[in-house]
Amino acid sequence: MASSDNATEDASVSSPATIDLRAELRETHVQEVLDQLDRELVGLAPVKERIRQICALLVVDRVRRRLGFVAETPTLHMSFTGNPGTGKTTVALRMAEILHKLGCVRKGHLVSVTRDDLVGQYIGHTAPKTKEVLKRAMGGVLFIDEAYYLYRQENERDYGQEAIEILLQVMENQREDLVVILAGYATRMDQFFRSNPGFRSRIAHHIDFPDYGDDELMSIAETMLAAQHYKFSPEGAKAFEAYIATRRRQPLFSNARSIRNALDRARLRHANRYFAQEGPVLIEDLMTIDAADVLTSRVFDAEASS
Ligand SMILES: Nc1ncnc2c1ncn2[C@@H]1O[C@H](COP(=O)(O)OP(=O)(O)OP(=O)(O)O)[C@@H](O)[C@H]1O
Repeated sequence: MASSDNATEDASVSSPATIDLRAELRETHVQEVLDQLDRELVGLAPVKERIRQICALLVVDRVRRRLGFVAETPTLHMSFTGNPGTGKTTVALRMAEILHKLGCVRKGHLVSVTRDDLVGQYIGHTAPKTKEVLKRAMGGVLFIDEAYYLYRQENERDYGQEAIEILLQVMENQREDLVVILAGYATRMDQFFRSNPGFRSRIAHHIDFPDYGDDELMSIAETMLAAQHYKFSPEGAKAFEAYIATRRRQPLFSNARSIRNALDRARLRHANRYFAQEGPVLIEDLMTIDAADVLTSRVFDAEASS
């Protein structure tokens, strides 16, 4: 009895009774990455909130490990579900940085792959391909886009199965040095996890990326333009709002990616419009995307002819 009292006293003398978690966060510089994520990605409030929650868990884990309360490496593999262009790759890049700053991985780089990078066409080709990718990704994050293509239910002999087995093994045995993020459409990912429970059980965090609303896509467009020192004229902005409403009803719409592509084409038309014009060009005009640069898009032709 007396000796256990002494042990408690000794512990209180040798270790501080409180920990400043905010100071801990500051020390890792993770807050800077979170701020950058906030700046570079418009909207995505639920995703940003989940990332903050994961950071809180990892900071606490880090402290607890230092204090000797946890010994084993936590599982950090994740799944990012959502439609194309909803920011999954961008968030994965920042996540790799965060994991590095928190000491969860050695290097913090991101290796982004699809089935073709992992699975060979012929017998004996898959294992070396998968292992080569894993070697490149070690110390960082392996991002597997449209991960469900690895598994082909209709073909038992599909080489994808070989890649899956190697991945599962590495996700279990080398999780102190590699974090895997599986990404893709939510429904297909669900099916994939149902057919491959080994994957589901190794995933610690699921994050869902919602589609952007029209207003968010407009803000994304303005942010992307501002980053390149362009802006919309008031008519240009109206035209782009119409573009968004039209484009999102058409096939292969991919959220922010479609916006980036549309702006690239608008800049091309803008440049050519001024080239076609005689005489000097106002600097202000060189920075301004007008209705003419947007309304000449083929997206509106399709609408008119349908
Ligand atoms: N919320 C956002 N704010 C600003 N830009 C964004 C946002 N979401 C995505 N983007 C931009 O859109 C493009 C596509 O994003 P990203 O590649 O991260 O999406 P994804 O979900 O991985 O889609 P995909 O699978 O098609 O690559 C990138 O250029 C990214 O910077």
